[in-house]
Amino acid sequence: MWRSTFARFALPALQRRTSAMACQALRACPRPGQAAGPLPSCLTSVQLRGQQTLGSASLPVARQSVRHVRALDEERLMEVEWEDGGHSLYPFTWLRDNCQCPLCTLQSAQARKLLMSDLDIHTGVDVVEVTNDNKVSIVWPDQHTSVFDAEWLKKRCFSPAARQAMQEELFLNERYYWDSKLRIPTADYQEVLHDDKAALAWLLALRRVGIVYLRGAPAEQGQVARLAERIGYLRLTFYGHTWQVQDKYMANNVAYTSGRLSHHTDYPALHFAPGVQFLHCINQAVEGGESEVVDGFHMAEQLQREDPEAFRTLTSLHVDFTDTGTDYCDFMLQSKKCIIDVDAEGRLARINYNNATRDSVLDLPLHQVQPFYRALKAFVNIMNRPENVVTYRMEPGDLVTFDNWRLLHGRRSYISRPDRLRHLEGAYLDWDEVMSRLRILRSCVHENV
Ligand SMILES: C[N+](C)(C)CCCC(=O)O
Ligand SMILES: O=C(O)CCC(=O)C(=O)O
Ligand SMILES: [Fe+2]
Ligand SMILES: [Zn+2]
Repeated sequence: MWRSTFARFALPALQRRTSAMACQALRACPRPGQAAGPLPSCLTSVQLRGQQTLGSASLPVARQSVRHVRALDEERLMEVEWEDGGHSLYPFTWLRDNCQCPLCTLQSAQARKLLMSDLDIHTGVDVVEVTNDNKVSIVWPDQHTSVFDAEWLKKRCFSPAARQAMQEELFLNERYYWDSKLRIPTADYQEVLHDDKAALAWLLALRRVGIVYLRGAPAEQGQVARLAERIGYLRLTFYGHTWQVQDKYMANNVAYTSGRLSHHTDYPALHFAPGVQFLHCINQAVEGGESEVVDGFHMAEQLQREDPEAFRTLTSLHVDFTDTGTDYCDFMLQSKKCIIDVDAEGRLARINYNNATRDSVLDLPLHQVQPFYRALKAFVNIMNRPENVVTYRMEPGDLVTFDNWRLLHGRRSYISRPDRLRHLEGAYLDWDEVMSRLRILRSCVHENV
């Protein structure tokens, strides 16, 4: 539905209608102070309906007025003094580079027209002043003039605190870690499809908690695709646009059997594994088939604390993954991944682990083989502790959405009957598209403050 031309154009208006309410709801829960903390009580019972209280939708900054500006010519910095007494510094080069005038910016695309070859990275300034409408105006030595909005400048302040706040607003990297006591955030499928407030709360919880359960979907194929269109588009893989999890003859994947699946992330055989996974239950088995999830980042943090050597091993050794077969088309994949990926700042970024597709090719020197197995075993043992595992049983019409870069999921073996064959439909998305929709939904909330 969101793909139709009409719906695309209608979207902003539609979002505006619900946004004031959403904003109120988002205010109800204080912003958490740390990445890895216990779930605040307002999050454990995320009923995205009614008086949902999800935290931190990055509230608009208080309006800021400029008291004074001056050029520090020696340092080639412009100093802004704010009404509240605070100060911000902006390099001349950065200011010239980011001139917002129509010559320097293609306003219809909000993109820079100014070429690097035309940027003088040693520029001085002629005049800096505060305008009557509280903007900052700069006249450059060639008499080109730039005018900067106060709030625009404030958000781009280079102080560590301002930079951190801006990055959190853009990427929402704060996470709530959880264990078996998690009550999985739950929302209504139809509300998420039709109500922007519900959609925003869904995506915020998906980002922070890593898993959101949706109830009330029709128990028929096509729902994961519909939900993906709510965001933008889904991620095609060799298993198809969407894929059917069923016990299949000559299965091309262990997921397509009735066997037990140990905790895994999907598709480590792809170097860029899908960020988000949807699974929709169309039919459940007569016996077994329960789902299990663990918070992979929380597990990795526990491993780092309890067994730093194993953590070092899993964050440094590259393991081969492989996947060969035919589905959407024929495939012969190979990848090399650390089972635990950390980013440049040492923060947990991704878990890559599916024991079924871990290759028999193990590109390690002999003496590292046994330490590798020891480290992996330590990680798996932590994941299997009952206090870390959340178990649930999907019923027809239930749809689970989760962070495939963070959670590991599993399934208990099951027994189907010919008249009641277990059937889930799945789809993948990537975080870029999900975060894009999240930011749009949130910005519409702000427009209506
Ligand atoms: C087959 N499918 C798409 C359900 C799961 C693939 C996950 C994997 O093999 O890593
Ligand atoms: O059958 C299930 O419950 C989960 C299947 C699964 O993990 C998968 O398809 O990747
Ligand atoms: Fe899976
Ligand atoms: Zn300009």
